[in-house]
Amino acid sequence: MAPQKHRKICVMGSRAVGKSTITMQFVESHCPDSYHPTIENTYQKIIRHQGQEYSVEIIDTAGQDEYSILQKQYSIGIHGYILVYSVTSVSSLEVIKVLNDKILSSLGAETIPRVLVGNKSDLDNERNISRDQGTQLANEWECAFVECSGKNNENVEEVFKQILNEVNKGLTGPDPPQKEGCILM
Ligand SMILES: Nc1nc2c(ncn2[C@@H]2O[C@H](COP(=O)(O)OP(=O)(O)OP(=O)(O)O)[C@@H](O)[C@H]2O)c(=O)[nH]1
Repeated sequence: MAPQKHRKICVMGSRAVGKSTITMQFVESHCPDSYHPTIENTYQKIIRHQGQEYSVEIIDTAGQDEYSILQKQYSIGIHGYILVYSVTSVSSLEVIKVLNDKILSSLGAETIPRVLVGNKSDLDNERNISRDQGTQLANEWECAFVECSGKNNENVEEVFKQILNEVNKGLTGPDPPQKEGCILM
């Protein structure tokens, strides 16, 4: 069997869009009992995807706004980003656009593995961002797009499958060996 691959994924977006809910649904198959703003939580899950075993490390970050500074630990050693907005909140999508720019500029890259996620798809009556708007933005960014409901556990697994696919697309050839030790900056 092919050796296990490690993937470090960062979940980002503005406050209360459902980052923790999506992450906990995926890792622990339940959602938080009540809303507690996150400072930072790291989760680990072993999954099989397309015949390969992955050890997925997921960093659930604190809610960001347009003015938040992108912390170094969210730009170094991250394989891919799950960028979450709420389909009910136009401002949460605006934050994602700013965040996307910050990530790309901090990495000095034109592209990086990302999945754009429109969460709270169950709140159809409160929807302010159409599926088409999300699809269009993801096409522009050349990244994957998923709408999901963390609360109802709809399409949550798809978010994580898509980020693994996006990371794999960006990695040609075998993964570099994983070394212990420090990184010189
Ligand atoms: N209706 C609905 N509510 C959701 C969904 N996902 C999360 N929520 C609710 O939205 C609120 C915020 O959810 P969290 O998962 O804590 O959001 P977060 O983005 O991690 O929040 P911060 O830690 O403040 O950044 C909670 O009350 C959740 O129950 C969803 O898919 N549908």
